[in-house]
Amino acid sequence: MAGADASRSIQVAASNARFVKQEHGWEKLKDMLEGFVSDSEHPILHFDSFDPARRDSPSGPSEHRFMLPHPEESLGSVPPPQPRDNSGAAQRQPLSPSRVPAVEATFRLRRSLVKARLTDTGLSFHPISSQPRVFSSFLPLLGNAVAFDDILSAQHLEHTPCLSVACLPCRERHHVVINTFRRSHRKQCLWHPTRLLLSTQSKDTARQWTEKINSALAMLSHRPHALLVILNPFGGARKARHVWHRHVRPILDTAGIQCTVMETQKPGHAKQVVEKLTLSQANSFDGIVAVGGDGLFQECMNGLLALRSLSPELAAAAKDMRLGHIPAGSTDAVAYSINGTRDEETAALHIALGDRTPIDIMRVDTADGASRFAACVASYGYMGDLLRQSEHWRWMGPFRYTLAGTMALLYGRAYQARVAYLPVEMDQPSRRSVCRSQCDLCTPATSPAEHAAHAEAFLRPSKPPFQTAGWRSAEGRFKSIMAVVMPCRSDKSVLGLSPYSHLADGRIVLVLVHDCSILDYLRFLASIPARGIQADRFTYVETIDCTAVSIQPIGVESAWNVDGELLKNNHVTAEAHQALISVFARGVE
Ligand SMILES: Nc1ncnc2c1ncn2[C@@H]1O[C@H](COP(=O)(O)OP(=O)(O)OP(=O)(O)O)[C@@H](O)[C@H]1O
Repeated sequence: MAGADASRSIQVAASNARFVKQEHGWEKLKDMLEGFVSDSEHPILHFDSFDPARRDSPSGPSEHRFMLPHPEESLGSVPPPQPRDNSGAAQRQPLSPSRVPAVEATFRLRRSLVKARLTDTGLSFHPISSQPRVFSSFLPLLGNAVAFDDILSAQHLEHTPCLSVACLPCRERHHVVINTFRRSHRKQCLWHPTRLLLSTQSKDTARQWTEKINSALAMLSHRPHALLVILNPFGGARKARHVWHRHVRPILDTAGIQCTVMETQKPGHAKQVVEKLTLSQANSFDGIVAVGGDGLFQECMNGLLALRSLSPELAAAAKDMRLGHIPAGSTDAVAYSINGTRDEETAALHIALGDRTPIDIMRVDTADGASRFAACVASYGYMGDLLRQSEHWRWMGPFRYTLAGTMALLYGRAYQARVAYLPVEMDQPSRRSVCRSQCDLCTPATSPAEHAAHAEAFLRPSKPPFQTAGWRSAEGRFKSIMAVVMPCRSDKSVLGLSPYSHLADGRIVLVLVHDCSILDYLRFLASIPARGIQADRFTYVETIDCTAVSIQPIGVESAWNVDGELLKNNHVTAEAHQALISVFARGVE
């Protein structure tokens, strides 16, 4: 807007204010101006005094004026930032106060002038002047503090204000841009990247704060610096490239993470790449990120565990590597179960912030000597038939699962099998607890020696049944047998296939669906989307908590569907390995 227009607008506003004051008094004028400040899209005016106590002062209301306080002026004490209450905090080292001395400065943050304080744990903001209403509206989803743990990076930005009425009196040309995230108020666990703009007139202040924040972030040892990103362009609806370039890469770039990206050329390619990493590569990558579906994640995970079995040096290097899952497949149960949402930006933020959550892995051995690792579920019967059929219809995309599932249901086959399992005793509340961030059941209290022994146990084949005491067995005809390791949440079942499975409690939930009519089986399937598998609702469904299982088919065989991959042999022994790998996640908040 031209300068003459702007000055006219200000004159009009001033004469209106005089009119309101004369007609309705100071209280009305105060309300009007507060409303203006909070409603304006680009508010820049700070009304110096709304303090009624000053009304009777000698200088009186006539002294009231629009002004901007100097950024450096001192305005009382500010509470320190609240420490974040999240999983993974155990790995985070609080920064020493001596390394990041507390500093304070005044900034304009959106609609308010705030006093910001930088301490050893993060930033806190405190409204100055009498604008609590305005202040409370500007950070509704962040609170009045941002911990370093929640900040991706900071940048110093210099700009020349435009000549709009809103910007005319603005003298703040320097900004500290804080790249962080906010939680969605509509959907649980959904995060959005966001920026806080702290504006000041002083170049030195902006530069000093940016440097201090970035040097504090550099001290966070859990943050990844280099990642190997493996992208399956043919997974799900073939949107992995778009997801990566549009939603994920910008977040990782903002956090300053170096990404080495490769696209898979064929099935099994991701596993090959990961298990062939050299020692120096394994040492240089902080993690491997799968951009695709669960199948791609399983490949990366199997490759990582294969790498850990090659040599003690590689095992040591690969043990510290975390896996990330950017959902871009058909089901994305891993990303959904570890993050509580299938959103790709949320998954990227967890990676960029260096979150860590251990997860259980199940080793599955077959009678032909082959083995593989599963993070979600191994199923025999209905789900095996479904996958076997859907593999022929891959060209259909995700719809192939619906069609193959309907066909398998209508055929209504049941399979004879001998089932053995090693049960774990659990009290009723634990059996029915939902796994959340910082879950009590998922923190194994083991000594370092026990942990080291446990960490290598996955290299040995799963224990054959009855080798140790406590095994039990059953024989019968089953529509479906499932060994579930994690809740397996998905769009089709928001609570998860197995809502009471945990991420790292070392437990397999064995689900036995005995032979039943097609209608009963349909009832069982229909109940899964709303509630997951609930054994007490059906007489023909049984759930058993165990640490190992062995399934021996008798007669006509179905197929094993292990995390979306078919096995060649159906005589299976499987064992859970507690907290075997870590993923970039915090669990469900
Ligand atoms: N370039 C490729 N061409 C064909 N198949 C591939 C390629 N890269 C990987 N694959 C295979 O595609 C399979 C499925 O991929 P992915 O898991 O990414 O998607 P999806 O199966 O659609 O999703 P979900 O597993 O979540 O249901 C993987 O098991 C992998 O072996």
